[in-house]
Amino acid sequence: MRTAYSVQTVRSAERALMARLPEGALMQRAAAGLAAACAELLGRVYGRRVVLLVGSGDNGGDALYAGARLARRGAGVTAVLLASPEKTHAGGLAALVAAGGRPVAGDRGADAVARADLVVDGIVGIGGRGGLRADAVPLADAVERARAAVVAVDLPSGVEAGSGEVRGRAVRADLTVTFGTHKPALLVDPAREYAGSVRLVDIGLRPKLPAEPELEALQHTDVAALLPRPGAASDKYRRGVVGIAAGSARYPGAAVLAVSGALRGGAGAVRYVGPAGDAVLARFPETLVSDRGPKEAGRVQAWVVGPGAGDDASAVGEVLGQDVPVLIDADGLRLADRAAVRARTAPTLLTPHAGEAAALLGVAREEVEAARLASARELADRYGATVLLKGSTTLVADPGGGPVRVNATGTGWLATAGSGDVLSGLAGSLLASGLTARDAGSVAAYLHGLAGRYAADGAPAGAHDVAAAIPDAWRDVLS
Ligand SMILES: NC(=O)C1=CN([C@@H]2O[C@H](COP(=O)(O)OP(=O)(O)OC[C@H]3O[C@@H](n4cnc5c(N)ncnc54)[C@H](O)[C@@H]3O)[C@@H](O)[C@H]2O)[C@@H](O)CC1
Ligand SMILES: Nc1ncnc2c1ncn2[C@@H]1O[C@H](COP(=O)(O)OP(=O)(O)O)[C@@H](O)[C@H]1O
Ligand SMILES: [K+]
Repeated sequence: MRTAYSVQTVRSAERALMARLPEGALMQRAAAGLAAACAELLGRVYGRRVVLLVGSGDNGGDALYAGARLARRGAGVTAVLLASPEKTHAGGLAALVAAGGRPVAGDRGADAVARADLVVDGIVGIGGRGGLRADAVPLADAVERARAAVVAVDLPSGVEAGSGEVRGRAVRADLTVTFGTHKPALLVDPAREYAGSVRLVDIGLRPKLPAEPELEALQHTDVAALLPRPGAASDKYRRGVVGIAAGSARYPGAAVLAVSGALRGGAGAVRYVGPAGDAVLARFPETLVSDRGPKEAGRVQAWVVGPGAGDDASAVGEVLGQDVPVLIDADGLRLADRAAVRARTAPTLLTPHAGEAAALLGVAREEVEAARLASARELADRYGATVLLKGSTTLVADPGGGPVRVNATGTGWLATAGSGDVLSGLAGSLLASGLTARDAGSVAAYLHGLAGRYAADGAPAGAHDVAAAIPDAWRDVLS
């Protein structure tokens, strides 16, 4: 499991650790890891031009000490100081100068950046608020114009560490070297995109961090442990039956795609109710098709309702009244009565994309995209339901707090019509096989993302290709 902690938690863990260590020891660990990553990126250090962008805090201190290490190995190091030398990290500045590095004032920074092989962004780390300040913006512009590789110290400067929001200008890095633990901004878009690839440097913080993180990102082994596996005593009913109430005369394809995901999600049987039974059977003869409403269709262990449902609210109402886990997607989100969702005692999983989440929250889509973490949490609390917010980084939030799951296995190729229907069927199938809403949502997002990669393999793929690739993703996780 990859985890990320809030700024407040990082700060108190650092205080606890620092109390047991000699002055400056943590910063030396950070700087050593940072310098090693820079050296690796440069290939050869001797004779290379390194430019440090140095803010007045400890983030700048890290950059200066790392710069000193690179200067000792023969790099030409220039430190662009955003503050006066008196307000710059004193120990770091002294170390840099002693190693032969050259400090220059901020207004000379752009020229230095233009000639650099490597830029180290130490403007601001977890101490930042809002986008970059006006005096740092020309440097971010120069970095964008330059051909140099860009390494961010702890975080790309200008992103909101705790939320992943980017409220103004921020530095775009090729690599971010972060210390002690990931910060939420390194896992959640839009900030994640600014970070480039991320390397975590161990500074000994882990034992001081609490058990419960802010964010969790499942890895292969975590998903493998959660995947349902049939045993000798299994039969199709014990494996779970998932009910799909989806599709309409206008959108029969949504039903077919939701079923296609559900058939690959671990349930022992898929029951379909709705007006697209013929289309479903033509494609998937193994489906149990019922011509009755969800109430009379027979027992299921979980329902998926909403994909391609159009304006028919009756199935949504019927499903919400049943005491089994329910996944609500697409049109179902608009049709579901909030009070009815809140009143449920069995788990409910809502799977909106940003536009649907925005409509439910009464804000603009752009606001949800800008504040994904806060939006998922807010929606979970308003509905008293688990929320899976789709997008480039998919988030899964339980109501009442606790760690939010973040999934990054996806690919932009998944942004294709109907791929959300496949996801809802897959997640519903995992719900029916007994996973919690949070596990079903995050495991489904993980497999769906991998399946998207297998299906696309560098070229466009349709939603049905994604569904067909789910078994490859499953095998990959178990291998
Ligand atoms: N506390 C610790 O034990 C450790 C901290 N480390 C480093 O220390 C950093 C935190 O240091 P600080 O608490 O000094 O804070 P930062 O250095 O992250 O930020 C504070 C400085 O940034 C400026 N600033 C704030 N918002 C800004 C904005 N929007 N645009 C431009 N400048 C802005 C402030 O004027 C202040 O000088 C971490 O991110 C990490 O890099 C590491 O050395 C590891 C150990
Ligand atoms: N840029 C992206 N990177 C990764 N995954 C994405 C991206 N854009 C969309 N997706 C994923 O693609 C799927 C699209 O679902 P959705 O928006 O509901 O489409 P539809 O309604 O057509 O089925 C979701 O799983 C979402 O997380
Ligand atoms: K930084």
